[in-house]
Formats: sequence, C-alpha cells, structure tokens
Amino acid sequence: MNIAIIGAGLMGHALALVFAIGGHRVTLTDNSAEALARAPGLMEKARGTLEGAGEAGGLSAAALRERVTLHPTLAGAVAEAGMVIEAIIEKPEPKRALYAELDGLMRPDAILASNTSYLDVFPLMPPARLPRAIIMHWYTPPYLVDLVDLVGSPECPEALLEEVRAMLAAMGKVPLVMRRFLPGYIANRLQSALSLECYRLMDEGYATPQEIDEAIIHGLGLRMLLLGQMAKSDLTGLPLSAQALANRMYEPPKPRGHSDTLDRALAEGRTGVMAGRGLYDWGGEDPATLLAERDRRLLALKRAFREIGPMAGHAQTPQKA
Ligand SMILES: NC(=O)C1=CN([C@@H]2O[C@H](COP(=O)(O)OP(=O)(O)OC[C@H]3O[C@@H](n4cnc5c(N)ncnc54)[C@H](O)[C@@H]3O)[C@@H](O)[C@H]2O)C=CC1
Ligand SMILES: O=C(O)[C@@H](O)C(=O)[C@H](O)[C@@H](O)CO
Repeated sequence: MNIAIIGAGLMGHALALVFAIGGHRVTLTDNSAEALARAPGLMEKARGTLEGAGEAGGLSAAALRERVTLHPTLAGAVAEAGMVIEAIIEKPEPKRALYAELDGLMRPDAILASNTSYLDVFPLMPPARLPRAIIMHWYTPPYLVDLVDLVGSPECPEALLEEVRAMLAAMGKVPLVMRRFLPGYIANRLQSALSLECYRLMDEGYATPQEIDEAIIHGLGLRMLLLGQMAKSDLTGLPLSAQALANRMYEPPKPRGHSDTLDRALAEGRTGVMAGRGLYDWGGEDPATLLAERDRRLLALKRAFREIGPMAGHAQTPQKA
C-alpha cells in the first residue's frame, strides 16, 4: 500500500521506517523543512541498528531510500496514498486544520489514521471521512515496540478495522483493537496512572527519579514483561487483590494538571535527552548515540524474550472475565 505520513518528527520518521520495512511505499512530509531534512539520517541510523541485530527485515540502506520519498508539499505526499497517517503536534486545532486540508487532497478511498496519544480526533475530522477514519496509535520506538492501539471512528465498519489489523499483524506488529474510543487506550492510560504516582512521589519528596526507576526495573519490570498485571494477580491470588482494595490503604494522587518536579525541570531547560538533561543528567552524551544504545539493548531483550515467550495475554487461553 502507498502510505503517506504527515509529520516527520520523533514518531513520523520512525513510522516511515516501520512501513518501509513492512514492504510499503512511503511518502513523508512535514511543514518544517528542517524536520523533514533530518528524517533520512534518523531513519538510516535506526535501520542500521536494526540491521546489526538482524531485525531490519532485509531492508538495505538503498531500499530504504527507494521506498521512502520525502515530499515538501502535503498534496504531493498524499496524492497516491491509500492510507494517510497524521503524526503532527498533539494539539486539537492544528490536527483539525490539517484534516480539513487533507480532505481536499486525499483520495476518496484513502484511510485517514491518527497517531494521537490521547485525543478523540474523530470530531475534528470532516464527517465524510469518518467511514474510513481510524486511530492507529504506536509506541516509541515503533520499529521496536510492537503494540499498536486501533480504534475505528463511530462510522468505521468492522471490515476496515480488520483490514488494518491484518496489515499490521502481517508486519509483525501486535494490533490491539479497542471496542470504542477511550483517551489513552489501555497502555497509555496505565502509563498515565503510573506517571501521576511517580510525580507525586517526587513532588512530595518520597523518591528520586533514580529510586523510582530502580523500583520499576528491579521490582515490577521483570514480572510485567512475562505476566502483565492480571496474570500476575492470578499467581499472587485474587483474595490478596480484593483485600488490598478493601483496606483502601492506597489512595491515588489527585490530578493537579502539573508537577512541581516537571515544572522545575522545564524552567531550567532540562527537557530530556535531546537537551542532555531531563530528570537525569545524560552527561552531554550525543542523543542519537543514546537512542541507538537504547535500541541495541531493546533488541537484545526482544530476541531473548522471543525465545522465552509470555505467560499471559492472547498467548494464553484467558479465563472469560
Ligand atoms: N513522542 C512519542 O513518544 C509519541 C507520540 N505520539 C503522538 O504522535 C504525534 C506526533 O508526536 P511526535 O512525533 O512526538 O511529535 P514531534 O513534535 O516530534 O513531531 C511532530 C512533527 O509534525 C510537524 N507538524 C506540525 N504541524 C504540522 C502540519 N500542520 N503539517 C505538517 N507537519 C506538521 C512538526 O514540524 C514536527 O516535525 C502526536 O499526536 C503524539 O501524541 C504517539 C506515540 C508516541
Ligand atoms: O509511550 C509512548 O510511546 C506512547 O504511549 C505515547 O503516546 C507517548 O509517549 C505519550 O505517552 C506521551 O505522553
């Protein structure tokens, strides 16, 4: 399929690589010439890391350049596309404006997909596009994290969602179809709840970022990879889960809409790896080198886990809840 990706940022360039590895032809555009110009180098860096681990699907550097075409204009990018993926800034109004512009440029039969993390984008889209509109939410980096949240618009037929689900499965991804839209789907909602607690622990001086990550990496992470949270509860015994609920000893933090820890970091320009410092000081290490090292280690974990396999999820025969 011809795939057009709008937005060549952190996600857009990586999605271009994923679909190129999946054998699709990709057009990529961005309203920032600088962001668009950065994309080929970022894609090749990631492709090289994947190839080094035998995970590039046989996509050579030359084939990547051939399969992904950069377009300076929206019209040029979407003219032939059977699917248009929006991966621009997570703000409603720029998305609404883009969908309106796309409506006059896309093929009538093209699927309009959004990579939005939380927004209900369907009310932002031209009504005539809704029968072929979906949310297709990926996780960073999408060439390594296999989960893809799929949600159809209220007018999207099951058959279309199944067509996209099958396409993603054929690409080796793990599409998870939500029966109806919920901000953040499943994994992003869990991440949001976890983040709220993390910011509470830091804001109220209970824990440092390092201590929080120690607790996750050496406490929760290993089991979660194998069991998720629900199978883990089965192995622990559900009476304990029920008792923990009954004891009400845990009260989730009330959302404050901000975090003092985050506010301080942002005020000091500590915006994350790209700035050399965030909640950690990355010692001025080159961000591309750090991201490549992240990818190298994630690949080693994925390879080992492919041998081990999960003990939960669809790999198991779940009890009817
Ligand atoms: N960063 C992440 O980890 C993830 C982000 N997402 C979602 O993906 C979307 C993009 O996120 P990122 O890639 O992180 O953002 P980003 O800021 O890295 O990239 C967005 C790109 O879109 C371009 N852009 C903005 N308005 C545009 C327009 N009207 N036309 C064409 N290009 C335009 C910008 O120049 C920028 O290069 C957001 O909706 C975000 O919630 C989803 C999963 C993970
Ligand atoms: O973690 C991810 O890659 C995705 O869940 C995302 O949508 C973004 O990171 C989002 O959670 C940022 O708030």
